[in-house]
Amino acid sequence: MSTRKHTALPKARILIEALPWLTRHNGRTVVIKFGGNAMVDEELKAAFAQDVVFLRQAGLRPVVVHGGGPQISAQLEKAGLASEFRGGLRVTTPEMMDVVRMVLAGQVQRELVGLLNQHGPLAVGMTGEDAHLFAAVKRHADVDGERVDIGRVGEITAVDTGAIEALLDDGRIPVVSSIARSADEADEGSPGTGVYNVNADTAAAALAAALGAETLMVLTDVEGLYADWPNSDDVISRLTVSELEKLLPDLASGMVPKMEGCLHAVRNGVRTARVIDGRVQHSILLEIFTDEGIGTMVVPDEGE
Ligand SMILES: Nc1ncnc2c1ncn2[C@@H]1O[C@H](COP(=O)(O)OP(=O)(O)O)[C@@H](O)[C@H]1O
Ligand SMILES: CC(=O)N[C@@H](CCC(=O)OP(=O)(O)O)C(=O)O
Repeated sequence: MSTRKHTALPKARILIEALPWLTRHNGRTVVIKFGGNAMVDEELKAAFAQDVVFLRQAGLRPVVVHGGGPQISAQLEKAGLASEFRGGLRVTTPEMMDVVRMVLAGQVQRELVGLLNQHGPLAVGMTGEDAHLFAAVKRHADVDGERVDIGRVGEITAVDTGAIEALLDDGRIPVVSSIARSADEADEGSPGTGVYNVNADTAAAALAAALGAETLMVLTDVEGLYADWPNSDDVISRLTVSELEKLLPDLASGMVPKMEGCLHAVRNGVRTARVIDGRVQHSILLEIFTDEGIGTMVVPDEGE
């Protein structure tokens, strides 16, 4: 004989709460940026993979763009190369670019693809070099109003979504590393210099805009955008693009590419951009399928 406590009703309520969200999001594209800081915990990584597969099985079209900043820094250190960031971007020499590419495409992307594919033949990895996904030109850092040369760091100038759309139409989950092929004429025919290191938040935002995604979701290691960081932990739950534009000049470096990316995405047709806590297990499902959501949501201005 076995007995059971009456826990069925709360479970059913959770499923019922998800129903309108399942209907609303059906067939919609969601771009999810998974940051390197959220990837240090094995359980979190496994829960992340479950959530993404859940979205796919629930009828959404998830696309993963991943970072790997801490993993790149660790590998550079092993190679005796010190990491330096200017304006939140890694100063990337051609020698370092090889390491960046090896870590993102050869390690981090492979691991995520492996985790997702534990649930079936779903994930396909690619970098922005594949099928001309991302083209970029050299980007300079802005440090106190000064233009600083930071080496092989790129700014995306064109996105060709053809391969991603084909994978999504085939029911696959694209997993994209934030590397771009160079569109600079000076790089034509010079092997080894034809790629750029792109900040992963920026790459995810550019891809979400080009795909006309419904949602850009940026996972990070804080609850969302704090109103008065680091003095208080009040999270801004919702703000319009105009409100965000006013806040941007006062933001500290880690949040700048994320919030600039959210702004770019929503200004370019993405319906909502959200920054959520990647340290919370199943944060993606909580954000998408529950009424309250978690984290910070950026929405278009009223009437748009
Ligand atoms: N207003 C803010 N709200 C939240 N976090 C902030 C804010 N300003 C700066 N930060 C910092 O930004 C960090 C997130 O950026 P980053 O470390 O680059 O994350 P990731 O590795 O996920 O891309 C937070 O851990 C926090 O230290
Ligand atoms: C130009 C630049 O800074 N590129 C980043 C790319 C990886 C990244 O953005 O990773 P996270 O999302 O984990 O920070 C870097 O080299 O660290």
